[in-house]
Parts: sequence; C-alpha cells; structure tokens
Amino acid sequence: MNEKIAGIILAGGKSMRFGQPKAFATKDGKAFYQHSMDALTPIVEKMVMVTSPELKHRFQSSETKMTIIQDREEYQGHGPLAGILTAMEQMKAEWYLVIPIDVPFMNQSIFRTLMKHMDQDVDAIIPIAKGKLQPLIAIYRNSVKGLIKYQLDHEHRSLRKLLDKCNVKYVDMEEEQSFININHQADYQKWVKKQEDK
Ligand SMILES: Nc1nc2c(ncn2[C@@H]2O[C@H](COP(=O)(O)OP(=O)(O)OP(=O)(O)O)[C@@H](O)[C@H]2O)c(=O)[nH]1
Repeated sequence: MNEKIAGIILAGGKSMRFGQPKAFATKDGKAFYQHSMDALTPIVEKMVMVTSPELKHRFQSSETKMTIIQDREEYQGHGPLAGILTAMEQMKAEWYLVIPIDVPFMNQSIFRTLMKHMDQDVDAIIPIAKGKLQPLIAIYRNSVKGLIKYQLDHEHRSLRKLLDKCNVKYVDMEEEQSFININHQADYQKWVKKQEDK
C-alpha cells in the first residue's frame, strides 16, 4: 500500500456504442466496474469512482476505501478529463492510477509494471498496448491538474493534447489481453457466445 497513490475509476460515460451502461455488464458473474475496482484495490489506499448523476445510485461498493462521486457540475459529461480532474480535486495524492469501467480483463500486475516508472521527472506514465496508446489505463501525477483544468476550461477534451504538453513516460506492454476494452454490444455478445460454446 502507498498513501501517495490513489485510484480513479472513470465511470461517467454515455455508453452510446454499447446501448446501455456498460459498467453493469458482467464477466464471470461480476460487473465490469467491479473488475476495475479489483485491479486497484490491492495497490491503493483510497480510490474514487467518478460518474454521472444519472448513474451514481446504481453503483454499489462495500469497499471502505472507495468513494463514489459525480463529475464537477460545470464539466459534467465533458469526457474522461472531467472525471480525472474531479477526482484529483476531491482526493489528495501525488500519483493517480486511472482505469475506465470497460476493461474487465485488467489486473493489478499492469499497474505494478507502470508504477516502476514513477519518478520525479514524469507527469504521466502511459502504456502502449495492441499498438495503441492507452491513456485511460495509466498513471498521472498531480502536476497535471492545472493543465487538465486549463484544457477543460477551453473545451479541449483530448487526452492526447494533454500528453503533448506533459513529460510522459511511454511503456511498451507485451501483455495485450488485459487491455481489451468493450465498447460495442456486438463485441460483448461475441465474447458471451464464446464462453457459452466452451
Ligand atoms: N467521469 C467521467 N467519465 C467518463 C466521461 N466520459 C467517459 N467517461 C469514462 O471514460 C471511459 C471511456 O469512455 P468511452 O468508452 O470513450 O465513452 P463512453 O461515453 O463510455 O462510451 P460511448 O458513448 O460509446 O463513446 C469509460 O470508463 C467512461 O465511463 C465523463 O464525462 N465523466
């Protein structure tokens, strides 16, 4: 455990492509958002799940280190950066482990690998997996808070844009399975069918 490190679960998306709130889809009898919690729980002392007013009442947690909050009002629905900023303002830490709610194959070892790169000169630690940057499964330092606020105040919601202005450590990940994210209902149904056929 490290008190300098806190967890942020991003759970305020609209799930338009999925057709219903994907946080509550299940894998192995457990909701997707619980898989995200499980990936962070062994590592962090405290964590927040940042969601929308519409979804807030649907999340449950008996985990004492978890708080469920909603995006700061003026940034509600403004994308993942709104969730990250809201969490950083609510919960003080030096480093934040960030995870979305649509990566049910994720596990703590991915974060343990990223954590090896935490040092003074770095603002963000971003994995590269499946040939892509993965800025939503990443570590951010509190040094980026001001930049995130600036971007949101100027309607710049892109994480890529934030990374362009930061000192970023990119980490190539050999393990790809953990990074599978489920955006479309069809992908989820394909996976469910595969399990049933096994
Ligand atoms: N707190 C917060 N989280 C968000 C917001 N927008 C997206 N997220 C989360 O960020 C992660 C990635 O979201 P996306 O899959 O890109 O977007 P989505 O809105 O969930 O899905 P689509 O509507 O299909 O694009 C998910 O965990 C979302 O719940 C937001 O405005 N606030």
